[in-house]
Amino acid sequence: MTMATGDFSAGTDTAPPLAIDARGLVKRFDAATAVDGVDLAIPTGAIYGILGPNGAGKTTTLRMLLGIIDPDAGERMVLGASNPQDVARFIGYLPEERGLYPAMKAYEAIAFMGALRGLPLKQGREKARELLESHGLGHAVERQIRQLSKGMAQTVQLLGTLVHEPKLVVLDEPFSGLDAINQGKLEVLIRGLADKGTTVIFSTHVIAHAERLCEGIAIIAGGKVPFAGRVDEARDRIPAQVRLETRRREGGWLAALPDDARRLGDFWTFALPESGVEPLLKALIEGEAGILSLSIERAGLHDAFVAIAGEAAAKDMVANEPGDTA
Ligand SMILES: Nc1ncnc2c1ncn2[C@@H]1O[C@H](COP(=O)(O)OP(=O)(O)OP(=O)(O)O)[C@@H](O)[C@H]1O
Repeated sequence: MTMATGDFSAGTDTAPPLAIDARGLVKRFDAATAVDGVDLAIPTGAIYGILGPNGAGKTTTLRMLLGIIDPDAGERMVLGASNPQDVARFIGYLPEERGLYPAMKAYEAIAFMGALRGLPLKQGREKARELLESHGLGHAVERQIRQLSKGMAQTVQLLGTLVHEPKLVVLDEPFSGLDAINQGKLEVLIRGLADKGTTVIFSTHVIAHAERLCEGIAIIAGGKVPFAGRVDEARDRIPAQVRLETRRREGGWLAALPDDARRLGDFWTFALPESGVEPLLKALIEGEAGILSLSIERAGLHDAFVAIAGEAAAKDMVANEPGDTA
């Protein structure tokens, strides 16, 4: 299998084919380059996050993957097809701009969206009722969209994205506009899709959603992708921090602490040495430092994002804001 940036199935010959294999995608609008050479390799069945600040190029990238717009340069294979339009009926897409016909009943709206992706209307209506029931909106089946709350309408649109049982679901900022409870429900729904083998790609500027949900992420800033790969790998770009508390404050063991060690109250903190913590532990024990506690804390994805994409890109990102309505 050929490898592209961010292919985190490297080393396994039995890995399923990639759901998305995009190379060198470029999109220009007038003089501005919105997407500037993006490679993405997204395994089948993954939950994959596209993380970036406003204007980074997330939507433009997704729209190229969906075949809504064509790249000026580069290639994309989507579910094995070089033209995404050929596999449109296997794809579900929730655009960033939400909107349904206000006069339609909820179940009709879902069936209509399914029909646009090739699902016969009769089947779509039946499935729509089931979906609404199973997502706690049984009471809203016959209600017009204009009679629903914003959160309910958004759920209806999401169900319309799923009604034809797509193999690939692309969600553009799906958490925006949802309250904390509905954000939690959406996380459960996304996990459920992945459990059934559906590939889910979503864009977000809220890092916590990606950190909780995704196996793989692409960090995008200024139209470029400085990182694509496993969330773990991104976090490992920053050394873990050691936090050490000792009974004795002085002693020869202090010499064993790394140069960057700083005392914060009762604790020492420093980056985990490349040699690991064992040689240090040995020195602390031999020097009778009296270890009271020692913990190793891996960097969070937000810190990794800052290290990879820079402070400027990170300033528009949200570390964790369950009630985010941006
Ligand atoms: N149709 C268009 N015509 C001109 N410029 C565009 C068009 N679509 C996007 N752009 C520009 O391309 C850049 C990337 O936009 P894009 O919508 O892809 O970013 P994004 O990461 O999705 O941001 P946001 O979260 O704010 O939607 C921006 O500078 C935007 O103004």
